[in-house]
Amino acid sequence: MTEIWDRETFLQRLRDVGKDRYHHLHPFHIAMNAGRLSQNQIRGWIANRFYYQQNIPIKDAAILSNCPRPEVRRIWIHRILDHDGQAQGEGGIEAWLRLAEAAGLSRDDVWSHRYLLPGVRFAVDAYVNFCRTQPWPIAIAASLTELFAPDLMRERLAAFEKHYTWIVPDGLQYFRARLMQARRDSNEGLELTLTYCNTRELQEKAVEALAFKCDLLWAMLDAIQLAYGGATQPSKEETK
Ligand SMILES: O=C(O)c1cc(C(=O)O)c2c(n1)C(=O)C(=O)c1cc(C(=O)O)[nH]c1-2
Repeated sequence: MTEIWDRETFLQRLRDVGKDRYHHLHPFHIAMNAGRLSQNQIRGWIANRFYYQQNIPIKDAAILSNCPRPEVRRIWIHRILDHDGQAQGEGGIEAWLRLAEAAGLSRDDVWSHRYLLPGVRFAVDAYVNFCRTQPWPIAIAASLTELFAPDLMRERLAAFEKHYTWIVPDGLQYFRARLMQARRDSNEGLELTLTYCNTRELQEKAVEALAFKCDLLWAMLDAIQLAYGGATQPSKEETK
């Protein structure tokens, strides 16, 4: 039988996945953070990413529905209300809608999926489907891209404040709130993964789940870039 990885080795295997596979390296994000995207390209990204935001609580509900352990569900359940809010006008989905409005889109532009690209739809649906059908510790491991998210979000927030000043600053609240939430969520997700992926087979599946998740985030940006462009050559300044 193949030996189980110790905690440190398992953690390192998970972290290694993000190094060259997380979407912080995607040319569309690099162009975004360098301030090279047009208003139309930023709007296309916001409208498409809404579909991801919309489906996050649905996949979290799928994880809960597959998990027989109250002590795990108790930890996981806040994620649904983080996105849906405790009341009308609160939560992450609402904050994303405000970002859309701050960037000149209407709520209906976003809710109607008018700009939703087939590739983005398929990638997001694949994530929900994965979380519905995989064992819950593996679906939890797929959320660990959030380990890598805070650095990217911090960079994105600074880039938006500096380069995309046409976006009303209040609209950036989603990213501010998410910085804290992503850190807490990834700590919780990591602890659950390290605890419940407790055979070598489950550990390897967890690493594969994280790679799958990186690929689907990457595929979303491929689709967005194909439709909107945005992979212009980096300036001399950036390649220095
Ligand atoms: O903007 C980003 O780059 C980014 C990345 C990720 C991620 O890495 O999965 C999430 C988010 N944002 C995010 O806002 C979010 O709510 C979220 C939930 C999850 C998840 O898998 O449960 N990932 C992410």
